[in-house]
Amino acid sequence: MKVEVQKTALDGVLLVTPPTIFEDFRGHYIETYNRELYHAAGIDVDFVQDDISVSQHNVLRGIHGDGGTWKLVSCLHGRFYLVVVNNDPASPQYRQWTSFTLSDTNRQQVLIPPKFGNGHLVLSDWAIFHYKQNSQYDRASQFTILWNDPAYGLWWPRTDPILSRRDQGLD
Ligand SMILES: Cc1cn([C@H]2C[C@H](O)[C@@H](COP(=O)(O)OP(=O)(O)O[C@H]3O[C@@H](C)C(=O)[C@@H](O)[C@H]3O)O2)c(=O)[nH]c1=O
Repeated sequence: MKVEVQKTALDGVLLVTPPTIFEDFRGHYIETYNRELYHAAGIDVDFVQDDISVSQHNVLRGIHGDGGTWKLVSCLHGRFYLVVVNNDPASPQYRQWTSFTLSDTNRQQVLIPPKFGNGHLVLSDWAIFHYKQNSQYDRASQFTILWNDPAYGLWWPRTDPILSRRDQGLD
């Protein structure tokens, strides 16, 4: 068993295939994290918190991040479009972004380093967004990038997403 790791357009952002993706007449079995195998694949992050958000179709959450948090993102149910943005002014890839479609069919994961923002738009009726992170939640340390901020030029498959006040730039 092995964790497959692929580089992406953004340095440091990795597309990850978990070690076990099993299917039979009962359904599926997926090993979504295994400390030893992920460390062997170079993902030696000390994760301390797991979170899920459950969102309905057309909800767009994000784009959020901070200076110290690694995240390992999975889709537990449904399908969403995930955008990852380099938000490090010192990086040659500052403000570059890439996107992924994560689903309960492809079971892919994305590793997101500190100083990157992430946001996702739900494509299915509803979806469960799951992530592991290596820091405790601290709202005050987070940045927010608006989904339609022209400075980033992000592309989304919908033009009328459901947004929180924060993600509309109101909070
Ligand atoms: C993120 C987070 C929120 N909360 C609380 C705060 C608030 O009362 C409630 C809802 O939080 P928000 O509205 O900020 O949730 P949301 O807008 O979904 O924010 C999240 O966006 C995605 C894209 C991320 O990657 C996360 O890091 C996080 O920033 O949950 C925690 O207790 N712990 C946490 O780690």
